[in-house]
Amino acid sequence: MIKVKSLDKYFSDFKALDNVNLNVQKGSIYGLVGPNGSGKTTLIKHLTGIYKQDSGSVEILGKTVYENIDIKSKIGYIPDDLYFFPQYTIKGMASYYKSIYPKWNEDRYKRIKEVFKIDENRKINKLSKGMQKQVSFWLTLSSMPEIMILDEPIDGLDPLMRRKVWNLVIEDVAERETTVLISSHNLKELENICDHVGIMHKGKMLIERNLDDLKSDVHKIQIAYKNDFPVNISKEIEILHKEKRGSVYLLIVKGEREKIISNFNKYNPVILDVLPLSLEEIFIYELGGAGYEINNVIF
Ligand SMILES: Nc1ncnc2c1ncn2[C@@H]1O[C@H](COP(=O)(O)OP(=O)(O)OP(=O)(O)O)[C@@H](O)[C@H]1O
Repeated sequence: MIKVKSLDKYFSDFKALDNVNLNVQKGSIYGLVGPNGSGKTTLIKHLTGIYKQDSGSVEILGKTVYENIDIKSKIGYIPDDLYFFPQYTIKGMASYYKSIYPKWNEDRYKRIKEVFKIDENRKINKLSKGMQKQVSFWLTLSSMPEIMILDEPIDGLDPLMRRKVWNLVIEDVAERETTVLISSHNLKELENICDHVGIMHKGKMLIERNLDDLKSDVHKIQIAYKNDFPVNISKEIEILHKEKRGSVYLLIVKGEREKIISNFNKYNPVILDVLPLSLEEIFIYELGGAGYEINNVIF
């Protein structure tokens, strides 16, 4: 559905995107994550046809996005910095959307109005930041996009609104197999709704994987031995992080769960717990492996 190959983008002589590949399947909810300045918004601006790449390709539904009005009309884009015409009311903006999105759905517009409960005669620029985000979801979902690209979509929304918005997105994916790409720093919420994640770092795509596979590949282990920690074990398994808390070691280990357990068991531990890692923890440790400064990050 969305396919980016070997994408490079320069701003003067600064390389903002470096050989980026991205693949999003139809009906998938894809979380694009990465530290500040890693290139997420720049990549998104290529997916929405705002930027033209210096090299590589950016395709949606098998077609180049840049200067392709037909493809752009299938994309619902909520940018980080929202823009509405000055002086427009919600109703006026809805009429404009209706004129440019051929699949505009009036019933849906009325139904979502009941979710957000904002007077459609109000001027959008006079609404609060969070309310403007709600309006943006309202209009985007009513235009029945095949692809939704959301850059920091829940920024500024209160916790209840965030739930409502996620429910609307999940419902849309379930009903219409919409393809969704979301960039967000809220990894806890992304973890609940995404099936795939791409982690960016310094303009590169560090990892792109199914979230369940990613989670089954990194583990948090609490372990204690009667005697010293068996140092040789690091030759057998990949330890990303190790720290001592009292007599117990906390380790972050990469690899197959069963293989890791059997390796640790060879040295007869008195405690061995294998715990799941959150997306936030995976993010931090994977970036740590890529040279990102993760010292002083305590869990
Ligand atoms: N128009 C531009 N001109 C020059 N440099 C730019 C421009 N847009 C982005 N950059 C640079 O490209 C890099 C990536 O920026 P981008 O906004 O894509 O990051 P991001 O991952 O979205 O960050 P954040 O999480 O902080 O929003 C940054 O170093 C930024 O300064």
